[in-house]
Amino acid sequence: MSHAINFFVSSSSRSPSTFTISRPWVFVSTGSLRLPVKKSLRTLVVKATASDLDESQSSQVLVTDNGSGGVLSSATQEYGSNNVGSIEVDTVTEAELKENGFRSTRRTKLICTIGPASCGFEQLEALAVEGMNVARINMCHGTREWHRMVIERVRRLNEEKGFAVAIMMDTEGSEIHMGDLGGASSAKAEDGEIWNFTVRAFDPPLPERTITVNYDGFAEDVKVGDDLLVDGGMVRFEVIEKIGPDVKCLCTDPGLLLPRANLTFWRDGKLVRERNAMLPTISSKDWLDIDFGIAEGVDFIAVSFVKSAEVIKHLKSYIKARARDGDIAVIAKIESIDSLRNLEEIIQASDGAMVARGDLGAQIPLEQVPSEQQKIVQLCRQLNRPVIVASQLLESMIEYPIPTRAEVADVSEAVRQRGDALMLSGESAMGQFPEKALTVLRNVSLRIERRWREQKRHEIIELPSITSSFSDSISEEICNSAAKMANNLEVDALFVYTKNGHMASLLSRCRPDCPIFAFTTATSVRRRLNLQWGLMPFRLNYSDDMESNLNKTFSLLNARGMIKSGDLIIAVSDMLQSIQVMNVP
Ligand SMILES: Nc1ncnc2c1ncn2[C@@H]1O[C@H](COP(=O)(O)OP(=O)(O)OP(=O)(O)O)[C@@H](O)[C@H]1O
Ligand SMILES: CC(=O)C(=O)O
Ligand SMILES: [K+]
Ligand SMILES: [Mg+2]
Repeated sequence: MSHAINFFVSSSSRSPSTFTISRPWVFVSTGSLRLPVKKSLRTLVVKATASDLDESQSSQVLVTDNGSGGVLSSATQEYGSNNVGSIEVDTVTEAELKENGFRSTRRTKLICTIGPASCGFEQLEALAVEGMNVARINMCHGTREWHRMVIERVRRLNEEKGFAVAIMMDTEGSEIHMGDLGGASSAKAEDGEIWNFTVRAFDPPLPERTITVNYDGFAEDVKVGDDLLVDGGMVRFEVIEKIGPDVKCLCTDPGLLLPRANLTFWRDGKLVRERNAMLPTISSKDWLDIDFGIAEGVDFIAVSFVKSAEVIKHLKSYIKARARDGDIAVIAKIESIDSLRNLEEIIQASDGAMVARGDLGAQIPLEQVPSEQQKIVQLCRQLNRPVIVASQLLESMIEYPIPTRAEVADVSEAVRQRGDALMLSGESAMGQFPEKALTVLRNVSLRIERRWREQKRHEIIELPSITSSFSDSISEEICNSAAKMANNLEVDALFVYTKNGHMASLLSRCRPDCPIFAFTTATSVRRRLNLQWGLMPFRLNYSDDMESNLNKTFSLLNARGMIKSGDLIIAVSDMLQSIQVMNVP
């Protein structure tokens, strides 16, 4: 049985679109409702229709705002219901669907930073099995050859083993940081020691107690008496003397120095933003890395230390002109005071954002980080941009096989905020327990999501309209309504047929109770949708004919045991503006 609500739109500037829907989803008009939309000439006509499962052939009248009707013509029927073709879904999703039924699949997405502890093919496979949706490579570390090897391995894993792990490249950015410690994995700074921070270049090994600094203006910008903080205070020094390019510093808080650790300096309790505030967000080295990312076909580029929306816009147009299919998503990393100042326009300009709590916590008081996180997560949701919560989620698991209770509480809070994705950094890049850390993220996510279902706690939040064009508004309204219906009717899944992924993200934005099966024709769109909350991306060839698409999908999913007869679903698509409610035949 099926029911549908169709939205037919006409305007003086547009000819009515036509399509056919035939058995078993025959729509017989039961009434119509006129909604004036804004103060324009355009009027949305909503026709509520109910199905009639008799053998009659399709017939439908298109109602327009001036009352003139048009008979729908036949759409091309690319796929018959017998033509099952194939559907691509990753092995993890498939197994999850089969084992747990689809209501209990994980909604929160998981990202792992890949480093020496996780770059082996088997290690990557273990992470993929454990639920890694996106692999992140950080261009701060390692060589391009090393990153290329990781990308190749992930792609091979996807091809050979049926995963759909996306790749995110993270730029180095040109904020001040230390060099690579002459190849050492770490160095210990003790209380009272004098270290030399210098902009001079050395061939390894470095002289004892020497730290190279990437920023040429460093020695000029700092003043005697300044505090120099490594990684936001993990190690602290005081500047005691400046000699040409060398800055002598006294260690006042001892600790472990890690390669390329971030450096900030503070004067009278305030972060110093001198000429370093003028450093370009994307350095010349970053541009080369970006060219590398485009050539390798990464799915996301995360931009470090974004200050304004302009840099995001610039990068997006650069990618558009160069990327093969122009579809690398740009993620703005929110990790500086400047990015907080221009938050809304930065998020608006980008395809997603990351709450990069590591560096953010080195620029603003730590106690302010949680509220900024909440604000960013909320804003991204409102503006319909995926958001990642990153850094120190399970920091202690770099060394220990279980997390602290406080870390579990922090992860829980990020899941509760319904951020799209959680990210591991050092835990998976160089920690001792990458897989165990990922398991913790997965279990905590599943646990909280299950509680929502048990308590039938719908996510009710007022989502402002985000669209400027009329046809986008219709998509948005359809998705909002479909998600609400899905909650109220307790359906098993939402199906969305979307070529560019937009309708899928609009549904994800509503954070419905049931999972969202997103069917898309492009592999690259499918991988990108992997970052978004609640979306289960499938790749499927489909036509403009929704009936045949649904038939095809049902038989393919059914054949693989991913749905069963009687399951209740709601389907929407960006080809036919309708909401259909039906049981799987
Ligand atoms: N490709 C790599 N090669 C070697 N070590 C790596 C690599 N990627 C990450 N690491 C290690 O893992 C740690 C955490 O990784 P992460 O990506 O969070 O970097 P980060 O240096 O803290 O900076 P960012 O602010 O860019 O995230 C790093 O400090 C580094 O020691
Ligand atoms: C992820 C990152 O860049 C940070 O937390 O600083
Ligand atoms: K980075
Ligand atoms: Mg950072």
